[in-house]
Amino acid sequence: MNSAPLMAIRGLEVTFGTSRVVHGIDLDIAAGEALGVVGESGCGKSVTWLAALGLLPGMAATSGSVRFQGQELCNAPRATLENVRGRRIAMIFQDPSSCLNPVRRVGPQLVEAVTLHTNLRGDEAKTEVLRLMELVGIPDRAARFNLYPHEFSGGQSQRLMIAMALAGRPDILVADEPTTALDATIQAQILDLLGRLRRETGMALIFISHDLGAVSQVCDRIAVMYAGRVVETGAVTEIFAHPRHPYTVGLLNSIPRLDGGQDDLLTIPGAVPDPSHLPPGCAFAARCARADETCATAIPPLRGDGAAVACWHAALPNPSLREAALA
Ligand SMILES: Nc1ncnc2c1ncn2[C@@H]1O[C@H](COP(=O)(O)OP(=O)(O)OP(=O)(O)O)[C@@H](O)[C@H]1O
Repeated sequence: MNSAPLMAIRGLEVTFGTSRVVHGIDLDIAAGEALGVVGESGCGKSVTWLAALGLLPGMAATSGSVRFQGQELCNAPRATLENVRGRRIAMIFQDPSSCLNPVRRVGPQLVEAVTLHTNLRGDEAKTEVLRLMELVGIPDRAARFNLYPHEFSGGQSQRLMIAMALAGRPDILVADEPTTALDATIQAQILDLLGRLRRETGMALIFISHDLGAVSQVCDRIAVMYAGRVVETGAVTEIFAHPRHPYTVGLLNSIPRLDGGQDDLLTIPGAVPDPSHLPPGCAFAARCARADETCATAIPPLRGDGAAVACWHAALPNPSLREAALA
């Protein structure tokens, strides 16, 4: 990355009581890029981004650094976080009801979001809401302005939530499993929409999903997470063509292919370890056919520039790095 990143996460750790669930995440987000964060359930995808935005409950302890446009967000004062959230960085979730009040008409709720995050008021705010409804593909928007959330289908509700997230014209949209609850056709439409919005608005997109296939449709780059760590990062095309971490290979083997050229979908044996009882070495070792003594005893660091991998057996541009890292 040539210019300074829009967001730089360094050494981010999250602990709930005695259980550390995020173990030192380092990630850069460039302006306008789409980064997919993938991994099985429980590997720390959501917690990482909730921590970065200061949205975890008080019992969570967060440390490290999250710099957004040079401003530190990790453990920042509430006023700083409230100024950034919604306005500069917005987040959407799987369930639209988390952001839409079921007993209020949607138009006024969107106007409220626009008023909260911009200087627009009155008719100007309403015009902006109608623009946002058009942007996210809500047909007949003037009539729908006065409907209640339950009068919209699942896919349309998802579009409304995206419109609400765009109210502050954010620099980063964090989308946490936004299509998981939708059927395949609607899922494809929402993925298309996110890709188009990213291109049209120039915002960066963080797309969190357990579905590597969905992520590959909208993202330029992927960060694969396992047991609270990033285990591989790289361009989508590179990761699909040359996955280096055995876990990434497992995730790729479990994606159904449209051409049907795959006889069996392979599942990864075993399960994600309990974060409070991680093994001393590589957390994936117990599920990995290539694991040896080193893997069982030493945690592989994430190595590489741009494309990076945390595996003692992954091919490295310079093999002496393995020796150096083990020394
Ligand atoms: N409020 C909480 N209190 C205690 N532990 C939590 C809390 N929230 C999350 N965790 C734990 O943190 C770990 C990471 O959870 P996280 O939700 O980030 O996983 P994920 O990869 O996003 O999974 P999913 O795809 O299921 O959302 C899990 O072990 C989870 O049980």
